[in-house]
Amino acid sequence: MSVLGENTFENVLLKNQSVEITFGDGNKIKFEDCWLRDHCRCQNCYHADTFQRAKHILDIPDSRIGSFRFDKSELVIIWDDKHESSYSPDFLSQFDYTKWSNSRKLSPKLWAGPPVMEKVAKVQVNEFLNTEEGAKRVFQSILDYGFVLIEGVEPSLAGTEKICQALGGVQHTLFGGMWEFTTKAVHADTAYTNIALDAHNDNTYFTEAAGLQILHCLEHVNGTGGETLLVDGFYGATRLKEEYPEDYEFLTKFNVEAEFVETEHNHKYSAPVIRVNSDTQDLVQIRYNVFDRTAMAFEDGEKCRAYYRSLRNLGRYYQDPGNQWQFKLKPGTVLAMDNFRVLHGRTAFTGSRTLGGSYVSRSDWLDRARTLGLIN
Ligand SMILES: C[N+](C)(C)CCCC[C@H](N)C(=O)O
Ligand SMILES: O=C(O)CCC(=O)C(=O)O
Repeated sequence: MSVLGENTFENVLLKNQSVEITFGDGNKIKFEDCWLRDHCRCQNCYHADTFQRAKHILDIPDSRIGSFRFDKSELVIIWDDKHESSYSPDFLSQFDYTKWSNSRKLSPKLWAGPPVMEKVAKVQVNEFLNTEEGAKRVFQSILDYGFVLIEGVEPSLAGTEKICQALGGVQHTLFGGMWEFTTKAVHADTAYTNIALDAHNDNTYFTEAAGLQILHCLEHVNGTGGETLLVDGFYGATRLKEEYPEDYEFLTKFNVEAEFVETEHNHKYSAPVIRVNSDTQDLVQIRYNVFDRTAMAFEDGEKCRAYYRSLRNLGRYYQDPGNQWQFKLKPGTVLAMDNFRVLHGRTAFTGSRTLGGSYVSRSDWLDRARTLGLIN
C-alpha cells in the first residue's frame, strides 16, 4: 500500500458514465460519475472543517463528465454543468473495494482456556493513563482477545472511574453510571447475591448491550470463592459453526427474547444470539444469557426444538472448563472485557465482597481505539 503523499495518477480513461484510473502503485479503480460528483471536495460541496457534505443528496446534480485533465498529482473533472472538481491520487486510491472493506474488518484472535493468560495484556495504570504506547496495548488486547487487565489501580471506585473514563467514558444504565455491588439486593438480579453465575453476556434485554464491562474487586473479606470466569464467545460460535452448522445458522437468524424486570423497570429485547455482519459473515456480537430469557411462544415445534438444541450445543462450549479462564480478581487489578464477545461469570462465594465498575458503550471504546490508529 502506497505511503500517503506518494501515490500518483498514471492514466485516466473515460468509459461511458465512469472513469477508470490507473495509479502509480499499479492499482486500477473504476469510479462512477455519480460517486465522483458526490465526492467533490470544493467548498460549495463539502464542509472541510466539519468533514460533512454540504448538499442534500437530492441537490447533487445528476451531471455527466464533460471533460477532464490530469497529471501525476491532480485529476480535474469539468462537468457538463461547468462545475469543476479536483481530486488527489491519495484520496481516490483509498477506494479500492477490497482494500477499503478489509480496512474495516476486525481481526479477533480466538482463544480457549488458560493459555490466554500468557497472551492478554497486563498494563500498569500509569502506563495506560499517561502513555500512548500503554493505551495502545490496552485497546489492542481488547481487540485481539476481548479483554485486558490493568494493574496498580487504586482499589476505590474513584480509582476505577479513571480507568472507565480512559476506556471511553462511563455508560449510564438503570444500574447507574459507576456502580459498586455486593450481595445487597438493590436490584432484582442474581449479580446482587453470592451464588455462582455461569458464563453470560450482560444486557441482552437492552436494544444495545454495553460495549465493555469493567470489573474491579474492591474488597473480599471473611470468605472464599468469587472467582471470575471468562470464555471467548467467538471461539464457541466458531466451533458451533464447524460442528453444528444448522444450529449456528439458526442462532444467527432466530430472535431470542430477553428481559430485565423489577419494580421500576421492564426491559425486553429480542435479537439473535449470534450476530454476524451481513456483508462479510464475520462475527459481530454474542448475546448469550440463558438466565435472562423471557418465556416465548413458538411458531411450531420444529423452531421450539431448534431453540433448545442450538442454545444447548452452543452452551456446552461456554460451560466447558477447558475453554474458560478462571482467576481471582484482586483489589488493584481492573478487568475490562468486550461484552459483545467475551462471556463472564463467577463462582459462588462467602464473606463480604464488593465489586466496582461500569459499562462503556461500544461506540465510545471503538472511538478511542480508532483515534489511537488501531482500527479504521
Ligand atoms: C454489572 N451490574 C452488577 C451493574 C449489573 C449486572 C446485571 C446482570 C444481568 N443479569 C445481565 O446479565 O445483564
Ligand atoms: O460478581 C461478579 O464477579 C460478576 C457479576 C456479573 O456477572 C455481572 O455483574 O454481570
